[in-house]
Amino acid sequence: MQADRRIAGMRVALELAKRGVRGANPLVGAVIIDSSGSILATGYHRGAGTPHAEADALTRLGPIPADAAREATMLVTLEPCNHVGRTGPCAQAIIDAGIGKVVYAAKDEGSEAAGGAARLRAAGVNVEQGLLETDALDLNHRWFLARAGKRPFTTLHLAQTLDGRIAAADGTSQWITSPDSLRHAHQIRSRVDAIVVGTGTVLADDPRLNARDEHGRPFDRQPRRIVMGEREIPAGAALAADANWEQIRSHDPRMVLGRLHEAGISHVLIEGGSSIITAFLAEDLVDEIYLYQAPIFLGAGRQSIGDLGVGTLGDARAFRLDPIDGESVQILGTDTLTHLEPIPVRLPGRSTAS
Ligand SMILES: NC(=O)C1=CN([C@@H]2O[C@H](COP(=O)(O)OP(=O)(O)OC[C@H]3O[C@@H](n4cnc5c(N)ncnc54)[C@H](OP(=O)(O)O)[C@@H]3O)[C@@H](O)[C@H]2O)C=CC1
Ligand SMILES: Nc1c(N[C@@H]2O[C@H](COP(=O)(O)O)[C@@H](O)[C@H]2O)[nH]c(=O)[nH]c1=O
Repeated sequence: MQADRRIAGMRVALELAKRGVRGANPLVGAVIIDSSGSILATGYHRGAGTPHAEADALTRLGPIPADAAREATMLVTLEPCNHVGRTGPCAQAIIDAGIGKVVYAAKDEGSEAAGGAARLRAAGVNVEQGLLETDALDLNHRWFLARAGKRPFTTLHLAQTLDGRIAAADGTSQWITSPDSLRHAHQIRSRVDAIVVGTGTVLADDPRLNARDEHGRPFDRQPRRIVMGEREIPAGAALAADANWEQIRSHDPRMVLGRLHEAGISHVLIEGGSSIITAFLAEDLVDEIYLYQAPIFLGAGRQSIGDLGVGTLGDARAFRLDPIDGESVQILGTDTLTHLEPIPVRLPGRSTAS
């Protein structure tokens, strides 16, 4: 088969991967082609707890004759997994389907899911790695970085005015953003494993920090509520309504993320306030941002971001539009939502992801 047919197939897999959402799991796409390079089936991973891309593509392929399966190639953007998590091992599913060849773009090193390629080879499947690897690393560059750092993937929520303020001079901040923005913010809350806020926000707002629908009803899946800081939280605080919360008496974002990782938390939402957001940004511990911008000025009040130690323009914390999870820029009621991710950096021990 011509190499350009495989490259074209892998490009389709990369595009499919972008239909998913990142967080606990990376974005992954898969395409099954026949010996002439025609696409037989496609799949992608839709987010934590849903089938992996390979399993999705195999389901769509359905049963095919054994010789056709042997002639087929699975093109997948990440090494097929080798473990039973919330779904079964993809390497075994590919073996069971009788697929003759697997080409994957990026290795899945250093995770409990690694070893899929070895398992496939041991079962006689022809395996190749590296096709469009740079694109595949770029797609999940922050997810790989988070995993290498043994910490959860982090999403920053920032709901601010046009002049970058998250509360007025008198401390009022509910609500800066529109009901549509709040609805979106609650969807994100329902996606994550934990929400982190500082003691300042708890003492100022007494937030509930649960994930609710537009009628105020809690979703089935609720994040754990984490408060960072030393000050005592009042016994009657709204977020302490049930046991699914914890105070971590630390000012060190890396230590807090390490603790959460050890507790099995894979995706964290940083909600605020200003001091907490600044601390995570200063340490390059923000993997994506949902920036909700309301069309109002306050002229005074709490700035969303404090001192990041940036003295000159060249040292600015640089982000780019994130094409994942819908349009990078959306209108939500009267607000603008911008989805951003950090500019990629070279990953230690890997090919460049930029
Ligand atoms: N518009 C929006 O989306 C949001 C707005 N807000 C608003 O933000 C305001 C609160 O912001 P802010 O006062 O900064 O409060 P924060 O919620 O950021 O909490 C700050 C406190 O957290 C503790 N802390 C833990 N780690 C650190 C660290 N690395 N650096 C500094 N402090 C740390 C300290 O408390 P300790 O002394 O206890 O250790 C500190 O006083 C409120 O007005 C609230 O309404 C808040 C969230 C979202
Ligand atoms: N003010 C503000 C936000 N503030 C965040 O919402 C928290 C209140 O959560 P809850 O009590 O669960 O409704 C508050 O403490 C802060 O973390 N969020 C936004 O999307 N838009 C806004 O304008």
